Amino acid sequence: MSFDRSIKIAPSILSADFANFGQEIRAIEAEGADWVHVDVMDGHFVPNLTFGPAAVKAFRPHVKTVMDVHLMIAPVDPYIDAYADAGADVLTAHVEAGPHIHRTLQAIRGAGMKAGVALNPGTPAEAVAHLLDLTDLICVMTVNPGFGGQKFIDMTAKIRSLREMIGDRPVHIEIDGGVDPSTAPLVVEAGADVLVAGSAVFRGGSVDAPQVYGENIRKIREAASTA
Ligand SMILES: O=C(CO)[C@@H](O)[C@H](O)COP(=O)(O)O
Repeated sequence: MSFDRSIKIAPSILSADFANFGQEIRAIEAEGADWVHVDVMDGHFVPNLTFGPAAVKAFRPHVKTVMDVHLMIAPVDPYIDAYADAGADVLTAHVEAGPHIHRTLQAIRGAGMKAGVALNPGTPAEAVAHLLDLTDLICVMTVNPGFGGQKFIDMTAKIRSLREMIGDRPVHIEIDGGVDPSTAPLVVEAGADVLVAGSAVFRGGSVDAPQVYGENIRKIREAASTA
């Protein structure tokens, strides 16, 4: 997985048909998704439950692009090897999820994955200032994590601070929550390059009408390109 700052659309399969993940993943990739975003929730760090490592491993053969796994779990460290074995390309842990985030990021890289660190809306950019050489991606949450379809919280000032802190390091800024054609230009203009979108991609489509996913992805990409 090489680094580049072009805009990447990463549909969150939290908004896909839960009875049909293989086909859904193949449909979004065929319709222009750059990455596939997988939201892992534990019912403890966030008030919702989704996928364990066995489910993520079952997604892997369907993902031809980048499998971007976002852990909304605590603790993280006991599960890193399981998600490496499941085939995650990027594994992101929350800075709020435990006291030893350096160890977590080192262990993620040590297991052969790109290491991401996520920040809840209430966590300032400075919380990751000391982690910039240990991380490949900073995920800025623009909703409180746990559910798709929530209203975008404006984090553009935080994104700008992060972009300045990152300088010329090869670190992605990913935005997660409430991304759609109206919010995408704001976050891209502030410095984001990876846009996670769940409801704005899957809304109105299905595996029988995958062209709707394509139209939705194109609308987000076009809006982002106006930034
Ligand atoms: O991590 C999360 C929610 O916690 C996200 O990935 C959502 O799945 C994004 O959904 P939309 O806000 O785009 O509907």
